[in-house]
Amino acid sequence: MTQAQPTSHPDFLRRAAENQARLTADLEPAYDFVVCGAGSSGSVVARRLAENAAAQVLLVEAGGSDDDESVLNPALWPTNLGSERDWGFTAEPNPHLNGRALSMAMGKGLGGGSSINVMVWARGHRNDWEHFAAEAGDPSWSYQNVLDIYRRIENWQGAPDPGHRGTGGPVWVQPAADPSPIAHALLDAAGELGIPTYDSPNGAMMENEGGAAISDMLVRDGRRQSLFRAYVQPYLDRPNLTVLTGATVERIAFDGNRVVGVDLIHGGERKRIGARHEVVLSMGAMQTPKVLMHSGIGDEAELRRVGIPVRQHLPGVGANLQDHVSFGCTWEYAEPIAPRNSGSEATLYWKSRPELTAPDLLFCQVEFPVPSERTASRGVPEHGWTMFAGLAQPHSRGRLRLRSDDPAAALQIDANMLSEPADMTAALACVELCREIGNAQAFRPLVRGEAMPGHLSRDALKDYVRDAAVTYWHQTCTAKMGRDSMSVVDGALCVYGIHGLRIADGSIMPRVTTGNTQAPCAIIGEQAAARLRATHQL
Ligand SMILES: Cc1cc2nc3c(=O)[nH]c(=O)nc-3n(C[C@H](O)[C@H](O)[C@H](O)COP(=O)(O)OP(=O)(O)OC[C@H]3O[C@@H](n4cnc5c(N)ncnc54)[C@H](O)[C@@H]3O)c2cc1C
Repeated sequence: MTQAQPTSHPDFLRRAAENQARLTADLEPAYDFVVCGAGSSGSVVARRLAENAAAQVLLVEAGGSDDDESVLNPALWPTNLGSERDWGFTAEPNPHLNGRALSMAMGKGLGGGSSINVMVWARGHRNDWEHFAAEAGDPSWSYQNVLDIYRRIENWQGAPDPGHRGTGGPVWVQPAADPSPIAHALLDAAGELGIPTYDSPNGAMMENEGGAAISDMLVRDGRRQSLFRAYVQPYLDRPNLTVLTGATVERIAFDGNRVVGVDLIHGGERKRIGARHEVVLSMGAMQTPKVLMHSGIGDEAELRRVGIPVRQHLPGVGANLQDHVSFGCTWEYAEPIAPRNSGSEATLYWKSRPELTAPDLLFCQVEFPVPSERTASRGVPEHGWTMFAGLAQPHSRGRLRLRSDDPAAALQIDANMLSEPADMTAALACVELCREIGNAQAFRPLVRGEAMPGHLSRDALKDYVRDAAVTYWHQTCTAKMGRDSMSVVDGALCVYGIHGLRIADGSIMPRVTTGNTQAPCAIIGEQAAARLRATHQL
């Protein structure tokens, strides 16, 4: 038997490019499955469907190629913010953030968020998955089942932990290689405060009250391994998987309440592409509800307001918007320390109140200063590090609305962060804990001192929190899975009241997971694919 050729081999790359050029030059009028969005979840769905050679799969992506140094070099991720690889969403001015309108970047192009993100791999807490299972009324979303999926999909490179980790899957996961001394200092500081430390954040640490660890990363040999690269790239030479870039889905096409395809814009032309079995929406938590609403699926009053005929009244479409809100606290280095890897190599999860049994706070260390546009005026050191100190389980909920029936019009995004008083209470505890950690003995040899916020009165600290708040870029939950009237999909990710339509991306989360969101989005993709394969006997 001959060994399969590595997918980075020039012969494979040439064959894959020629295959895709042929398939996209000659698009079929219809495919068995049309997957919309080649991001974290859509990449997984398309690959799993295409594993069956009899299934004809089209993966549609609005953005372009991921073959660029800004994607592949882990240190360059910030250069993608505001670029053509970012949708460049902006939220409405928020009175709870001193009137600030937050920038809410999301990835555009092959890999979606997984091609521009910070590459941290974080599975979510046991309680998150138990909550998903309870909301869906479906035990296949339970922690034990999800843990089995994680073990199956990972190719784990760290200390063996067979109860939690697997080594035979497509997703290369490794602890940050040779982390900065500032990352080790975070673990030592956690120890000083009595917060437990772990070999990895993705095992026992997320079954209990939290802890600190060096981050797990999707980086291999110093290069980003996006979920597109992990799942789809090895299949680009297959005749049954077509990956169409530069194609923006505008609406879903129907015959009654059965989905028969999608309407998209490609090469400046409007086209309809048919779906013989199903359409899967994986366009992320902003664009999936947007396309649903333009297709007449959403809250009927909202749709009527902008003149869209109602096909299915689902008031949950665009509601329940969640995100982790973060407040940067910054220290000045004693001597400059160059960032390593993605510049974020250590993570800490803890509780805002001792009686909690699971973490509600999420801290990612960033090895360079990251002020908000407002706190930038407070004196940012030239060389320093910032703790992205955030709320892992916020109570505030936002909402997306259409401005008009024109698919080209921008969404109205009411992110509504800190609108619930409980979130301000947790935010104050979060910043206070962050200052205790950053001012701990372990950091003293490495830092000159705290740059911001410093010691402030309670009212001044509230004001700091409102000025410092930024997105963690974990926008989710806008088409939630569940069984109540605000749910959009059931446990099999089928859209209520519509035939032949599923959603597989961060929008289906009933609540945002405790941690960074790309790994849970991979699970959502795996769950969707498993249901599709069972339904269509693939
Ligand atoms: C700057 C940044 C840093 C982050 N850091 C981390 C991190 O370190 N770790 C982590 O776990 N998570 C991180 N995240 C979050 C994570 O990347 C996202 O939660 C995750 O990628 C969401 O997956 P998704 O499948 O829901 O959507 P996405 O990955 O956003 O994919 C959606 C895809 O659909 C495409 N699309 C959208 N609309 C259309 C349309 N109309 N037609 C066709 N295609 C369309 C998009 O271009 C995109 O490629 C970060 C995100 C950002 C932006």
